[in-house]
Amino acid sequence: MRDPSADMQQATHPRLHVRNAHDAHVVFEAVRQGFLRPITRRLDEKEKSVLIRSGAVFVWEESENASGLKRWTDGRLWSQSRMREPYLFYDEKLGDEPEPSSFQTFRFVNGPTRGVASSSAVSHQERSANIHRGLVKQAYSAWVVVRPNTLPRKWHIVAYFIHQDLPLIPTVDQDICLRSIIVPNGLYRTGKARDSLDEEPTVARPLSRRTPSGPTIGGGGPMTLPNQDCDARGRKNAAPHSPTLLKCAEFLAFFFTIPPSMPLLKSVRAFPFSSIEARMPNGMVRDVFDSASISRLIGGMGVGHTRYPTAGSFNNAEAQPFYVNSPYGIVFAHNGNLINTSSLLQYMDAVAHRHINTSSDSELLLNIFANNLQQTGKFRINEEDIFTALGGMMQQVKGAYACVAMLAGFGIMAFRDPNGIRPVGMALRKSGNGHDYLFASESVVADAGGFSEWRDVKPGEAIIITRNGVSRRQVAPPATFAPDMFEYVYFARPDSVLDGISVYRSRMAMGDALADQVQRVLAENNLTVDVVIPVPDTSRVAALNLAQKLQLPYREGFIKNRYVGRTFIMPGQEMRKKNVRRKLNAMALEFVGKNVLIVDDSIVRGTTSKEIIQMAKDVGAKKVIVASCAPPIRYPNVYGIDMPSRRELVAFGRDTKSIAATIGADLVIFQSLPDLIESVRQFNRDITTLDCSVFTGDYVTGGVDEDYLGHLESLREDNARGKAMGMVDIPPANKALVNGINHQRGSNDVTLGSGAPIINGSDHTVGLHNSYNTI
Ligand SMILES: O=P(O)(O)OC[C@H]1O[C@H](OP(=O)(O)OP(=O)(O)O)[C@H](O)[C@@H]1O
Ligand SMILES: NC(=O)CC[C@H](N)C(=O)O
Repeated sequence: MRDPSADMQQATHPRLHVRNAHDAHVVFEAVRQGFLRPITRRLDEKEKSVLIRSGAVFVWEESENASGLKRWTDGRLWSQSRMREPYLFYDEKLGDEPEPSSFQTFRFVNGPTRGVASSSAVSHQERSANIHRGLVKQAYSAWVVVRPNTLPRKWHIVAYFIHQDLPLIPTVDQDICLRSIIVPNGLYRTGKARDSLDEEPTVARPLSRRTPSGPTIGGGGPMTLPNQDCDARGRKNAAPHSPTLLKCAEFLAFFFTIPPSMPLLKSVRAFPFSSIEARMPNGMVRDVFDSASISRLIGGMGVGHTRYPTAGSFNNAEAQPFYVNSPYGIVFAHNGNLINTSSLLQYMDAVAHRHINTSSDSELLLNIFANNLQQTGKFRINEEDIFTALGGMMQQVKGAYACVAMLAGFGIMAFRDPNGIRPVGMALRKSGNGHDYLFASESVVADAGGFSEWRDVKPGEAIIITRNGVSRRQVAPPATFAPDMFEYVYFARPDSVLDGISVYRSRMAMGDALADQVQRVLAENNLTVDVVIPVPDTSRVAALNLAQKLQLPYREGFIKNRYVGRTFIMPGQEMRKKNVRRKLNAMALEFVGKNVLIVDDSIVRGTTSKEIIQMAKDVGAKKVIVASCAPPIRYPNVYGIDMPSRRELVAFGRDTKSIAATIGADLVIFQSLPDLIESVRQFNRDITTLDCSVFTGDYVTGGVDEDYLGHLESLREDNARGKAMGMVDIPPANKALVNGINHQRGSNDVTLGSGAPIINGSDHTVGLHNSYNTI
């Protein structure tokens, strides 16, 4: 038999004292966020008799549709309304009380009599000649701006109470859920409460003679909830900016100020209202975030990440930020690469008893941190506990990691490995009486978001931002500071300043230094060049300086297709090769009959040089000389740049002559390492070391030996990755890899393998770069 109570509506809140407009807005916001339910159809007689009682609160949307609610009906008889800002009050007619005359006398009081913030209901009580014994109804309405180009909706709140009961009814502050709700400024605009209630046809009948059940009007449906596009201070909501800023960087975390009127959450337990919203599909930032998808990302803090996989697979399950629910709820984004993952996995298994579900080193790193935090055993933690957990983590973990994290209801943080290999910094901007904060992998993000006072996180340092302010701590013992040289050569945006060094200026200096080298080698080889041509985009800055210094014409002989991204970071040699051709077009006029000097920032696998040299020759270049701003790259990068296999490097086991022959150049000229280092260091002498391991084979963290490199190659060279991506046939024997973890790891510490199968419904095509990559 069908349970008749199954379809019964419930009060939006069973017991709540709404004191003022703010309280009403908090309840509206809880409804909007889906934590409380609105009333969507007219109350039937049973609902009226059960639900209308002291403390009950109802939210409903006014609608002209037949299925919606036009006005509020509770079947009771009410006095005329009294306005006690911002609510209208109605006393229930008990049948034995005269209607108060319009010459009513009021009791004047010196101030609120309750030990809580002033309340319209208390004021109503104090201004009435007699304390009303029966039920009192209060009503308020507000317009809700749903989204641009849509009509505002009118939301109503109706609350019932009995004066005697009022002091016992919890307020919004006393409600464990509602007290953490943040109401975006300007989202709710006061409407006239009178409209829909006063028009209600009140039938004069005594309480004891209620009408029998009538037909229910309308079936109703879930209330359409508006989007929030303002943050707590009335600016645009924080989260929608993040995709724009993410286009500039690897990761970011932001923390926007929240009005002091909101209670500070001292506990970091994840209340229902500090729930974490996520959007993490595969693809370009501009494609995966449309306005609809980001409008539900609300709140004052968040973490974003654009993944460039350097460990594990391209599985959707490895998309960042990662989340663990215990302790407290942590969201985590990582740039870099760990090198002792094997022993860390054993530790997770045998000691921490935490399951790592993917082959991502970042998931592992997060769990090490979470486990350390868990060990505090505390119900509430503070900054000290976090510093301790991070300090412990830095002892356990080896490799490169620049990270941002968010603790639900608590704040955001950033930290950097003890060698500071990968970059991360912090910026702020003024906001009312406080500041908004941002952590990002590159300073350009701060510029784009209107933040200033960029400050790099120091190696081994952790910074935590909460509503209490900013706390910093050196959590790891001092180690050699060695930022990755490749950030300056290729990776970072030229308009970023990393560790006090302008990437743009360093690239200019690389061009200057390379000019001297070119002049010398050309003379040695009895060669002259007619024109300098950059390989867009990265090398342009250096090439222009080189041309100016050598007083040679500079021509943009290759035009870049702006819809094809960076080829070097594409996964798979076929994809990279195809896209070089798609990306660059040689203009014959600039090449024909000339000795051209093509300047590139680096030659890694030689994919680009090989293709463009052929293109230059195809359009009639006489001689093609290639100059590289970086020395020959002969060693893998194990710190977060995806060149894990020596065999794939064109300079591995080759001298300059043989490199030239392999890529088809008449001559290749490389920058010397001392010149490259000087090009960067001259802008910040405090940096004594740069990680140049790809040129030298010296790895600043230690722990990288021949065994490690050999194993890394077997896991992550293109062929192995191709298998993981379904691009290469996997021998049946190897298909036994389960759970995203590569069980073939040996006892050596290695970067997590990519031999993982594609799980969790991830794409077999990698949408990381652009739509061309699947063609
Ligand atoms: O020798 P390779 O393995 O080809 O790698 C080096 C090339 O890759 C990069 O270009 P990319 O297309 O990634 O980006 P860019 O537009 O920033 O120069 C880099 O600028 C070199 O041209
Ligand atoms: N740099 C990144 O975007 C992510 C690095 C991390 N090692 C991963 O492969 O997920």
